[in-house]
Amino acid sequence: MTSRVAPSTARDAQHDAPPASCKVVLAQTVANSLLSEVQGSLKELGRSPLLVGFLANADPAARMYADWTAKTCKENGFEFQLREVDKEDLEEAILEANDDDSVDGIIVYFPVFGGGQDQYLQQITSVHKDVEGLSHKYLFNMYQNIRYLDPQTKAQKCLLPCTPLAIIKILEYIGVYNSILPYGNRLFGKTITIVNRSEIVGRPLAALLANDGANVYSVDITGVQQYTRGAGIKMKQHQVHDTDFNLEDVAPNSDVIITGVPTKNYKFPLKLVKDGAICINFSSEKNFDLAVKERASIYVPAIGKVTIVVLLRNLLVGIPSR
Ligand SMILES: NC(=O)C1=CN([C@@H]2O[C@H](COP(=O)(O)OP(=O)(O)OC[C@H]3O[C@@H](n4cnc5c(N)ncnc54)[C@H](O)[C@@H]3O)[C@@H](O)[C@H]2O)C=CC1
Ligand SMILES: Nc1nc(=O)c2c([nH]1)NC[C@@H]1CN(c3ccc(C(=O)N[C@@H](CCC(=O)O)C(=O)O)cc3)C=[N+]21
Repeated sequence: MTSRVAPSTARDAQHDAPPASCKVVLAQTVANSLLSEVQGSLKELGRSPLLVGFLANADPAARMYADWTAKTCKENGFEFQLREVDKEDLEEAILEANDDDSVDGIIVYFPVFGGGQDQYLQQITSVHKDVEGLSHKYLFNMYQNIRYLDPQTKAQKCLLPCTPLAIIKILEYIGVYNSILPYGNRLFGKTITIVNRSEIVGRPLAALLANDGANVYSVDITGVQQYTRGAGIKMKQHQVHDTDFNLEDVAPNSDVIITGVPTKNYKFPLKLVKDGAICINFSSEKNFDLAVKERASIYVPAIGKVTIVVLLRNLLVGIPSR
């Protein structure tokens, strides 16, 4: 039997080829489809907006992210300035950029001090220059499902937090959002587990997906919460409940599993991945072993490139208010 198979095919089957049916979707593919939209808006604007990034830590993931931001800006007609400052000088530097009319957008790479002090720093960036969508006003409006900064005039759209929005764009791209359902209900029927409940990604993401109709299990080191609009998604916005569930209870029932654990050794237990589930990792660490391809229908190993394009999109969307 084997003698009939061409040598290269036999080798592929043994070593290289993933088990046939898992589709790996790379962030770049999704990023490219969003970039064409961004290019259109940039053309309309008719100038090259300036994004300023503040780096005040030695975190390699932050440095890498800053480098990618620089590269993506350069390739797409945006100006980017990386300002490396001491932690102690960061507050003054942000305030100065807030007042500088030549600066269109500001991003501060975290963590800086960690904890509450970082949340303070996050909030001193002017809401009009916040491109990450993490200003309190934007977060409040997101959790409350308010879409405009001024709901009367509807002149200025609220931004959504970058990384959660990047994940939504990926879910749209791979067809988890069902476009036959009305806007706002397109995740009805989907069960999604998110392993991470940070204030910048996991918690806002759980809220957004539940607002769109999903049944969401939000997992962190303290336990599992459920975010849902209830049976028949009759509620207008999501509610949150603490549960007694463990990861073992919720993951095997999930159509989508999203991981963001910032630990090198952490691997999501593959036996908890439902056959044909969709697996997405946003951590800078590889939270899924490659063998995930033996169970998942779609695997997205990283999302950073999409996040950066969403950042540029947020920069453009925010310009009318400046
Ligand atoms: N691709 C992108 O665009 C972005 C990627 N990241 C990356 O995502 C990762 C997470 O970042 P943050 O949310 O800021 O981190 P964080 O440290 O603020 O939050 C980590 C979360 O994971 C949970 N967690 C940790 N270990 C766990 C375990 N064993 N089981 C269950 N839950 C566990 C924690 O309880 C917490 O909710 C990092 O690797 C970061 O570099 C962050 C922002 C954007
Ligand atoms: N204010 C702020 N916002 C951030 O969003 C932020 C930050 N600070 N500090 C640092 C972390 C880190 N971060 C990552 C970006 C991309 C990947 C990533 O996965 N990038 C590649 C993977 C590269 C590889 O192959 O290893 C990709 O998606 O293609 C990971 C991590 C954003 N961060």
